[in-house]
Amino acid sequence: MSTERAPPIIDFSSFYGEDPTAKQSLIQQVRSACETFGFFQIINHRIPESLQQDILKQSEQFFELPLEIKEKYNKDIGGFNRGYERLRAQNFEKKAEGDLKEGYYFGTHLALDHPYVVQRKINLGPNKYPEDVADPERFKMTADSYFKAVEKLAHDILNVLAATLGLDENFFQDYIDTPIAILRLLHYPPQPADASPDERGIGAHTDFGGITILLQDMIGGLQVWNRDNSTWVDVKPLEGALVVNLGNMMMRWTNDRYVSNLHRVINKTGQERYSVPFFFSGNPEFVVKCLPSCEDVMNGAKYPPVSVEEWITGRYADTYGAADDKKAIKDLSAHASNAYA
Ligand SMILES: O=C(O)CCC(=O)C(=O)O
Ligand SMILES: [Fe+2]
Repeated sequence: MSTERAPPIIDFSSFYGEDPTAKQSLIQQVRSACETFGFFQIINHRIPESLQQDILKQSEQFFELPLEIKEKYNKDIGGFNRGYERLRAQNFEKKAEGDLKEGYYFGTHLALDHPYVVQRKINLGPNKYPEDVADPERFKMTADSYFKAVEKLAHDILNVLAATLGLDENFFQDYIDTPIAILRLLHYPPQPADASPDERGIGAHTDFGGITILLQDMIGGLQVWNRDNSTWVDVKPLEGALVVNLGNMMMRWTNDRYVSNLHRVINKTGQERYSVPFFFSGNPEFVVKCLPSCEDVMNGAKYPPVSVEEWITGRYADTYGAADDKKAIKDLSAHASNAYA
């Protein structure tokens, strides 16, 4: 049983350094975080703070636009899951009203004649960029640079995860090629003082891909479930840090050894909150099959192999994973009456 009260803050600099002892310590810290919270924060990664600030600033400029302008970029227009998602469009906990946030989706940018686009692989296609922001060129450049930087960081984190699982450092080579990956700009308006206790910025859910790397501003409101004492704990904003968490695909891949944990956002601060999650799900044709180091000695693998595309398509069909998460939420409530306090 873990005695940790919050996801750890892990210094990533030793990944880029030459000290093998420090690298081993990093691997150990990441392994332990994956087995307990399935969440950690990293500092001293290679995404410059200036780029983090720029993407948050551009995001703010987009969301300030009038609704009818934002709707021009609605992700229901043109396909590929790119563009604007209006306020309350998602409803993870199936409350009376949807989640109090709006978003803008980018992904791996592929031309219309790319074979994966021709084959209609889920979420793969061209990006959509707004023309109505103050500086559209700058907006596009910032979104593209951040996407590239966070994708590279995902590769580095997967490299460390391979080490935590006793796998070859190139294990994820085919997985990371031409990946299904989504970058979301998110805006959470403050919830009014007299808001219903049911109000959520984003209701409790688990992410369904491989890994998520989240940039959050300094406002706060993100919480993760502590499975040991059945309470919600804050994932406190830390300047320059990025939050990393594992998705359902990684939990399945590791035969449930690593945790894909419930989390939610409630913005009671009275201020606008912005965050930028990046969801890395991997190459659509890659087959996710129980890792050799995770097979149970007696019972082998719990789950049959599944391709990334099948998995992601299935999770979307469960309405953003709501079916499984509903059950997890019910289990949580049975453990703790204050689960949603
Ligand atoms: O905005 C956040 O802090 C969390 C967002 C999140 O969990 C998600 O988009 O899946
Ligand atoms: Fe999430």
